Amino acid sequence: MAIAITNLTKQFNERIAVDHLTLTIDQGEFFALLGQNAAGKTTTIKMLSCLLTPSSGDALMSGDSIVANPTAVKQKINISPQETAVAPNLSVKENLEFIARIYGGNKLEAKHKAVDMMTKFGLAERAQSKAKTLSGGLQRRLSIAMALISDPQIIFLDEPTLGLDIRARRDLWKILLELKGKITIVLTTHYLEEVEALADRVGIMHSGKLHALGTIDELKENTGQSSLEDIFLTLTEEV
Ligand SMILES: Nc1ncnc2c1ncn2[C@@H]1O[C@H](COP(=O)(O)OP(=O)(O)OP(=O)(O)O)[C@@H](O)[C@H]1O
Repeated sequence: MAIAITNLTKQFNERIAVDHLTLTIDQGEFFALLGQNAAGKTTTIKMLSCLLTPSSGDALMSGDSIVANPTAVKQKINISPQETAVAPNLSVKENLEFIARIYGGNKLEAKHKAVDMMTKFGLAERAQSKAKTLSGGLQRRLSIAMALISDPQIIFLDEPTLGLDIRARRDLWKILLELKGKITIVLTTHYLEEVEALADRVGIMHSGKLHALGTIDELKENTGQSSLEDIFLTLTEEV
């Protein structure tokens, strides 16, 4: 089991953003977390990646607790956050080498890792370009390459294709499909076709709670709906 979440809760003053979330995600699974705006997806990801402390509850990431042992957790995971994490004035190569060095690589190792990532992510031609001069799609690719350069066991992708055009989105899907099965991936997105194309399993959050969980086929069967969009609308209807 890669992720075991138990009663994870985050309260901001009066507002409960994540409400006793319990969920397990398998090793190598591609898991999509869906939900309307303010459902609690980003807050969940921030707690799981130790950027936010839970109000209560816990999660084990490959066996280590985000509450008791965040230092160990941080070595196993990485995140490509919603707000892009690239340093705009560093080149593509420098951004990658910088992160590789932070994770303990020496200069030569960092160089090799950066070259490897640039090749895998189709960024080699832009190695010397400042990150701010890249298109949105390439910046997002760089952000994901930076998250992967530490060889995490688990990666969180918060709306990785937000604002990308159709081609850039499809290009990114190809990269994500190549990662499938090799690493545990937790993705949040508002694009349901992205979920159909990529995810093994889907969790639908609403008001901080998990309203549904399963494969797309299971959700179709359980709700009697034939499209993921109809499933989503049914499960997030205000009661
Ligand atoms: N730092 C904060 N302080 C106060 N409230 C917060 C904070 N961060 C999030 N919230 C609130 O928690 C709730 C859940 O927010 P969250 O960003 O997790 O939702 P989301 O599902 O990721 O939404 P979106 O799809 O819009 O990104 C929202 O009501 C939000 O306003």
